Amino acid sequence: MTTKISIQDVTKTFPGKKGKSATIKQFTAVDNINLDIKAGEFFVIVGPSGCGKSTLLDLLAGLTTANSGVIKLDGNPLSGPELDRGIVFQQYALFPWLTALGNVTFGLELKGYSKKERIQIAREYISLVGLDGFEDRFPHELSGGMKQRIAIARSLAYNPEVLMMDEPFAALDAQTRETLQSELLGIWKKTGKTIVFITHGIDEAVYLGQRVAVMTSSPGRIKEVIEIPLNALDYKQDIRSLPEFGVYRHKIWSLLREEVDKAQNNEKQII
Ligand SMILES: Nc1ncnc2c1ncn2[C@@H]1O[C@H](COP(=O)(O)OP(=O)(O)OP(=O)(O)O)[C@@H](O)[C@H]1O
Repeated sequence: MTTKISIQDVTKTFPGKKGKSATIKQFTAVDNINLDIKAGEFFVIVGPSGCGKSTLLDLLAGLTTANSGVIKLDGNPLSGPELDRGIVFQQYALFPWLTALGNVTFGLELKGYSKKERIQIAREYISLVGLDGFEDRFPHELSGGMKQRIAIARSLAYNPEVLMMDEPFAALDAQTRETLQSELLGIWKKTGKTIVFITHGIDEAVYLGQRVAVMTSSPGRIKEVIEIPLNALDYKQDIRSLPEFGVYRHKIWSLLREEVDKAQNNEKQII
């Protein structure tokens, strides 16, 4: 498989703040990250709260720039946000005044499609996320899971090279989350997109990822990348009940546990 995204020696710092009693020094959010994500791969990033997962995704999206290092997409250094990278956030970020169809067609204009083409593409992706017949509903008429499906359809409609997802199912109830996880695997298999998915959920990481990168507590570094062969199985199967699922789950849990403990100890020292 060819490399789709190459992250080389990437560090991101934020400027210090002046507090009441002291000046807080420059803060390193992610530190010397090196990762190669393959074309068509489902790549998951997990890490303790505040370790820099979203910062890393913002860097990939071009929403912020690294202080050092380089990120390449198909061999070309990133220069900012572009339609070659779609992003889905935890909050649905749909326009409340537009219908589901309007939300998905919005922006396709930038790609130079005619109105007829925009509607045709939007219908295709609304169907892909299983919402045929809901095209004319407004966001307030859709459930949380449906809104997130529309957000996924909107990102995919641009036909991005990479779909980036920042805890997209975190706000959903457990049942809807599991349904959407399995549907996302189906969509990934159908479209062959490269997906970079951020989560706090260990089960979600094991279920979805072909590889799972575990980050250290702040400053975020890549602690280990684990290959998970489970998502090659039929996604309609009950993968979570397989003994191997428990083995990978435990491995990631153990790696994360150490980092959460470290983060809590650091917090105690600051207090
Ligand atoms: N714009 C910013 N200015 C200053 N510090 C920031 C900024 N953005 C993020 N940070 C800090 O960088 C660190 C990493 O934040 P980030 O949101 O990337 O972590 P995270 O792993 O996604 O956290 P969570 O899992 O809680 O969402 C945090 O300590 C955060 O406070």
